[in-house]
Amino acid sequence: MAGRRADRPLLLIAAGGTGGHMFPAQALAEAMLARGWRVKLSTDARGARYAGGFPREVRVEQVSSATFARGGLLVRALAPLRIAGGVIAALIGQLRDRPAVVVGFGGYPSIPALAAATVLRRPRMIHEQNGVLGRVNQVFALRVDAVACGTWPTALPEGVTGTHTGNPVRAAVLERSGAGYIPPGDYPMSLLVIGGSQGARILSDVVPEAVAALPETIRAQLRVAHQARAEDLDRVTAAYATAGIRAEVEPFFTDIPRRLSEAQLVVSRSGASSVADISVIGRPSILVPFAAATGDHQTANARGLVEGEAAILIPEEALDPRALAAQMAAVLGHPGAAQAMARNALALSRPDATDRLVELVESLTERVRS
Ligand SMILES: CC(=O)N[C@H]1[C@@H](OP(=O)(O)OP(=O)(O)OC[C@H]2O[C@@H](n3ccc(=O)[nH]c3=O)[C@H](O)[C@@H]2O)O[C@H](CO)[C@@H](O)[C@@H]1O
Repeated sequence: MAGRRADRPLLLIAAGGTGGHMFPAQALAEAMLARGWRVKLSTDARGARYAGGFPREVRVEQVSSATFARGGLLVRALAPLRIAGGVIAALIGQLRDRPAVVVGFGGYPSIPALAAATVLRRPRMIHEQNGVLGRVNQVFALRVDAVACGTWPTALPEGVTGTHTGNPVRAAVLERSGAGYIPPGDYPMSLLVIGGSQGARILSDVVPEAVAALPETIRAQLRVAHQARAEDLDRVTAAYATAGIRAEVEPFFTDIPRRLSEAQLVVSRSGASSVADISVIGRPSILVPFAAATGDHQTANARGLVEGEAAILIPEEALDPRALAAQMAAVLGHPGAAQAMARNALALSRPDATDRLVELVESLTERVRS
């Protein structure tokens, strides 16, 4: 799409706070810029820290917003004022900029832009990464023109129809989509253990002991890569060493796409991006949802892969070394079953999530024109 700057449609993205909201927002921003749109990002000071990852052409606007869910009495009491201030600024901004579409990716910093777009009746949509709507998306689901779902199925309020777009994944993950899977066998095998972006203590408590309890035929061939919190590194490393198991233990693997593609089995939390990465590359997994996640959304995130026989779910309360060892053996001791899980995971993936989001954004402008 050529044209003078002012002729090009403007996409206003509203997203807040954490990587979970900002990474899919960034993927959409990059794709829309490539299609000749202008893009503006509305976020708060916390979100602005992630804005460095966005292309330089994206204008970043910091808004005033607040949550009622955290903070002391005074902070909560002032929340309505902070939100009202943000909404007024957003109304003025949208009257001036006339965005063609406003897209919210969740998080309370997305409130002002979505509220202003609702008042001004601008084309608007939300993207929810998890299988349960976050608090802000819950409020706006009934007030937007489209609800894009990263996870399928997503629990939606009555009367709301969602579109399954999927969650955008990194280019390095996409490059390995469908990379051939080597089923487990009588040769070196890789087990990858990941606990979201922070690492998960419960996996550090249970996985080393579970690996030690595996039948000797499997254990002797196993190489483990285990992401652990910084404070757990030493004890996890020692636990594997004591059991005579070869393991790399790191606080964060920067080469997860490669490690996923080389894994015979993944043991993981079911954060939205982890599930999307596992599915796009197509690997069997054992998922342990974070029980304290809002609305138990990690259980919902795992549902599609579990029902599609691509993953095994172990709730936190049922996770112990014996139970985990039994499930690991069920995959690593049965190449045919492992291969089928890998195939099912890939079949359920949405490697074209960004394209689907782009289509939805453009369909909104067309709907408004016609
Ligand atoms: C604890 C918590 O509330 N987590 C939430 C947070 O996810 P959180 O950011 O913890 O986890 P996600 O699974 O969404 O993303 C983790 C990402 O980090 C990658 N990775 C992981 C380990 C590693 O060593 N290297 C690496 O690159 C994974 O492959 C994945 O791409 O936001 C998500 C999206 O709203 C939610 O679904 C999660 O429930």
